[in-house]
Amino acid sequence: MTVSVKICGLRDEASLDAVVAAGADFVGFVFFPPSPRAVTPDQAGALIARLPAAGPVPVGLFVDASDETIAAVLAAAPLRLLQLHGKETPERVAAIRARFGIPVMKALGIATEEDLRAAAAFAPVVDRFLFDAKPPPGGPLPGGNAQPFEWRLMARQAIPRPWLLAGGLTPGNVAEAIRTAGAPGVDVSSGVERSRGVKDPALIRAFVAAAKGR
Ligand SMILES: O=C(O)c1ccccc1N[C@@H]1O[C@H](COP(=O)(O)O)[C@@H](O)[C@H]1O
Repeated sequence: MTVSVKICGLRDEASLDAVVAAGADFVGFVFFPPSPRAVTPDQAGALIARLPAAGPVPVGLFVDASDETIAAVLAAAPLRLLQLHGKETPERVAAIRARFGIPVMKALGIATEEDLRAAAAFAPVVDRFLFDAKPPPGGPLPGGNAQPFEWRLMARQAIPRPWLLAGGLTPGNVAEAIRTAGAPGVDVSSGVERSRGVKDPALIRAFVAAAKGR
C-alpha cells in the first residue's frame, strides 16, 4: 500500500520545490494568523503557481474561519482541499463544502478512543479525516505543536473515509507510526522544520522517503 504524504506549512520556494521533488501527495498552506507558518492569500497563490499539474494537491488550513475569509483566500489561491482544524461542527463543515464546492478534510484531536467516535457525525459531510494530537490546554495553536498521540488508538479502527495521521511525526518515527496506526496517510509540519516555522528541504526529503518506504 502506498502511503499518502502531506507536508504542511510551506512558506518558501525552496521548500516547496523539495516537496514536489520528493513526491509528496499534498502540500499545505496555513491561513491562521497566530501560526508561525501563516501565509497571505497572495503568497500562497504565488507558491501554488509553481506546482506542476501532476504535483501535490494544494491544501488550505483554516481554523474556525468565516465564509468571507475562505472566499478571500480562494480568490488568490486555487486550493483543491480545505483542511478545517478548529471546532467546526458537522453542520459548519457541510455548509463550507456546499458553498465552495471543494473537498473538505476535518481535523479531529485525539487523546482517547472516545474522541474517535466523533468521526461518525462528520463522515457524511467530509471527504477525508485528519487525526492529530489534542493541543496543550491554553496553547495558541490547535495543531502544529509537534505533539504525538497514542498511535495504537487508530489500529483496527474502521474509519469511514480516507485519513491522515498527524502530530509529532518526524523522519525518524514516521515509519513506526504508520505501522502502529495502520495509517493510509500522514501529515507533518514541525518535524520537517529547522526552527519553528522554517522548513528544511533535507528533512522534507527524508520524511517523504521514510513514509513511502524508499
Ligand atoms: O502548523 C500549524 O501552525 C497549525 C496551526 C493551526 C492548526 C494546525 C496546524 N498544523 C497542523 O497540525 C498538524 C500536526 O502538526 P505537527 O507535525 O505536529 O507540527 C498537522 O496536521 C498540521 O497540518
